[in-house]
Amino acid sequence: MEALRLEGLSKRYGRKPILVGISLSVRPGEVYALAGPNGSGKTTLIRLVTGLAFPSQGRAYLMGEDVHENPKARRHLGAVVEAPAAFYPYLTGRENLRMQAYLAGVRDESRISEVLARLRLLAVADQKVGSYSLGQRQRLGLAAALLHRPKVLVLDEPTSGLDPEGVELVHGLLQELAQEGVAVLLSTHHLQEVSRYAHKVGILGGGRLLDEVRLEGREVFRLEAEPLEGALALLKTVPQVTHPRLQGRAIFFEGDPEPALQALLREGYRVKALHPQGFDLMAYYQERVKHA
Ligand SMILES: Nc1ncnc2c1ncn2[C@@H]1O[C@H](COP(=O)(O)OP(=O)(O)OP(=O)(O)O)[C@@H](O)[C@H]1O
Repeated sequence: MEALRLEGLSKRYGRKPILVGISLSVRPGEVYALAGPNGSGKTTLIRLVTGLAFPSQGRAYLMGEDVHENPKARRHLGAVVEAPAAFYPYLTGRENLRMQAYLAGVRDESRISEVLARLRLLAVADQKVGSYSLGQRQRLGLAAALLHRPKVLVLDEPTSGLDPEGVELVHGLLQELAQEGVAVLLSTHHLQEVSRYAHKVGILGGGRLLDEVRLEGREVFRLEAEPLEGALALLKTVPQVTHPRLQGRAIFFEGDPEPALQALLREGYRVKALHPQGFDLMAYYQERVKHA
């Protein structure tokens, strides 16, 4: 079963459509990154998923339960939407977590130390949150979201405001949580970093899900051929070739290179280079958003 499923989610503010018919799903153990230019609707989508906002149309399910019809569905959810999350500044980090644990029905005191350790906050755990840096408060927000061992974790730009060490810590943690079976949905502008471990990237543009890119086991081929435009048009007709696209002076495509090469040679194209290459999410994203 999918841990998180969105079916045709739409949101308008007044007459202005912000999101239109967004459908996606995240399975247990999967990391789904939402990317998109400023104002494309990432935060709005995350607020809908967490039940903080109501959709104009469509549904959001957590572990099969409708978030908006059944608020109890949120027991499956850990979320950090506002950054940094709100805490009582005159209480320590540990006291803040203790209070949140109590509200979430977590009675196990050792769980508090556990999440503090996972976010490398033990050294400041007994200091007042008012004295925390922005990055420390942000990490405390994530620690709080993990207290009740959620099955679904939803995070709006979890690494913004963190120093490089904090960024690595959070990415490593999300990867570990996914390996433990948690479904993770996060929004980000840092495609290079999430492409190391995200399973899927959803590209939002103009309120629509323009594309969903599966990153697992993706092999991309780089082709230099002449004439380039004609070669691209030809590759678009080869059934075993997927996602052919122009990047600079080369064509990138996925699928089977053998029939691609045969078709090019048969049609008299001059093939100067053809070799496999790692998938460049950033370049793909830029092309996708440009042509949206
Ligand atoms: N409460 C609101 N009332 C009216 N319009 C809103 C409201 N909240 C968001 N919007 C509009 O919705 C659009 C999407 O905003 P959103 O914050 O979801 O984008 P985003 O992709 O998260 O942007 P960023 O990358 O800058 O964080 C923007 O045009 C914004 O002005």
